[in-house]
Amino acid sequence: MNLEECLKQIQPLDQEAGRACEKRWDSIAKPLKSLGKLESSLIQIAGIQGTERIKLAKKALVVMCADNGVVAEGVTQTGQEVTAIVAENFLDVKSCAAIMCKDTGTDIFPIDIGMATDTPRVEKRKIAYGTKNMAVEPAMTREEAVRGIEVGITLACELKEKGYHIIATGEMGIGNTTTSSAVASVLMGKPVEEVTGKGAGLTREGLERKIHVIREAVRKHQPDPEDPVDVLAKVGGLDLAGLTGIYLGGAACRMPVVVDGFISGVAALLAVKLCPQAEDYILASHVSKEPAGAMVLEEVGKSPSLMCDMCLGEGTGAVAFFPLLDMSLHIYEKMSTFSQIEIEDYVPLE
Ligand SMILES: O=C(O)c1ccc[n+]([C@@H]2O[C@H](COP(=O)([O-])O)[C@@H](O)[C@H]2O)c1
Ligand SMILES: Cc1cc2nc[nH]c2cc1C
Repeated sequence: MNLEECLKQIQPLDQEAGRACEKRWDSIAKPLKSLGKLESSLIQIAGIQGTERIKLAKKALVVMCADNGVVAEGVTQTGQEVTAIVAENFLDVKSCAAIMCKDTGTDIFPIDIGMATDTPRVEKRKIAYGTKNMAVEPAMTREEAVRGIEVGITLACELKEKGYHIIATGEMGIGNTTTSSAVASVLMGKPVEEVTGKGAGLTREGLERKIHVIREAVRKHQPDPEDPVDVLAKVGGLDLAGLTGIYLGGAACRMPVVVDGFISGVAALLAVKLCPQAEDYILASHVSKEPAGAMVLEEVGKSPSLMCDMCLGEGTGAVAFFPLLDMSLHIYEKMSTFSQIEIEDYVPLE
């Protein structure tokens, strides 16, 4: 499915399934709405899956791995070789997200959508060997940005065909908080310094340099805030493109997609700018400690369930939300109703 076809395929949620799920929650013997977002998340998932008989048994984490040419400007603490090392570690359960996936019964799919080097084992769907340095030239062409989005769309649909019920989004890419801050600044019309943080670690001087580099790149390329693909191509990255595609593809083939941290949140913002209806298929998990983490979620129209001061990426926050969803589903499926335990005088309070 190409981007254009995907955008046309995104439909509203199944309201009837959502209402049936809500009715079941309201019949369960506990104070009304007392499981808060655990209830509303399942109501949303029922609307997405088109049935109140929700399934979450098969879970996937997609980790889009890519390098960013802007790293040459000294905007990161580590070199870009770390991207490939961590990407390989996912497959050996030697990264944080991989360990969390093992714990939660989630299958992990690291994808090389744009790493600067080839690795023997990471699945290759490469659009380019890293993006260009946006301080000098646009990060990529418009065509590459669209192809990157389409990698994500295809992957989301493949996961649906393989029987997965929910997708967590993750990324690995040294320099991707620089691209994410640039995209966030343009799409939200916010000053660069308000949406830029230390990423995976920077000194104060390093942060000042990062802000300067982003400001100059935006000034030089003048991305059009009304055209998300233009913004992605000029000052974004291939991991952002791929994740944007996961959100859009997930929406098109009726899969819930969970946002992770700042970078994943910026990709969600790109997706809803391309198709506002996609918002219905997106679930928040935690809120990143990066300064713009909360801002981006708010702009997407999502409120996080977890506040853990995390800013690790890889999908760690999204996967951390899975056990809560599982617990919620167990209660929803197994818990007695008011009538079953013969409580008849309970007056639900709104
Ligand atoms: O997701 C987040 O909120 C987040 C915040 C800060 C850093 N990260 C991770 O750190 C890397 C990017 O940091 P940096 O400093 O290289 O731009 C990238 O691999 C992300 O997964 C992730
Ligand atoms: C070691 C390391 C692991 C990461 N995981 C996500 N971003 C990362 C950045 C670094 C530097």
